[in-house]
Amino acid sequence: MTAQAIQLAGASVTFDPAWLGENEAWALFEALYAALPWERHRIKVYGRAIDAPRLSCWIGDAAYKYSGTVFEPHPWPAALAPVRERLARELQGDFNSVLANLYRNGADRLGFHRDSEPELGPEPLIASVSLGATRRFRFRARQGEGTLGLELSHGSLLVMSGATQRNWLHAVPPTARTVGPRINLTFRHVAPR
Ligand SMILES: O=C(O)CCC(=O)C(=O)O
Ligand SMILES: [Fe+2]
Repeated sequence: MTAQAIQLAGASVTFDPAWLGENEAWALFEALYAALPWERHRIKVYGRAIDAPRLSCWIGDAAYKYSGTVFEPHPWPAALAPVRERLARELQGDFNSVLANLYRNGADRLGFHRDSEPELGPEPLIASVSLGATRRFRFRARQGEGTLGLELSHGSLLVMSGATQRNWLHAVPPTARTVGPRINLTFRHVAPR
């Protein structure tokens, strides 16, 4: 499969629904599901600390501030090395960090936000790999009315770059459908402090 451009004003987004093959994607899912030290992060929502409604694991070379909390990253698991290398090659990105999220069921979710921490720079390149259950991903314009939904399928790759974070919010809403677990990996470049 090849990546298609997603038409979104003031954004640069591409989507490849089958970036990883079915079997390769399941092997990665299994390895990460079992091996990552999944944690329930405390995040700030409108200034209030709450338990995130999903499990997460921060992997990388440098400490990272996310939703007002500084996370010490976990080391890279072996299973991620080939993915990191392929992304670096295909996207010319120096990905030194990954935020892994585990959505255990349809109730686990991620509210509208931007990946706009200063450490990511003004126009971050973010490569998002999805494994397991398909979940709907939503974009919402920061100003005006625009919205867009994308089904992030098993093995898909969503790439956000350029002005995307400046002009758009994104979210993974909960669903009432019965869905199995989903792992999402967002590869980023975090500038050292
Ligand atoms: O799970 C997803 O597809 C999105 C993850 C995300 O937006 C994030 O980790 O910042
Ligand atoms: Fe995000």
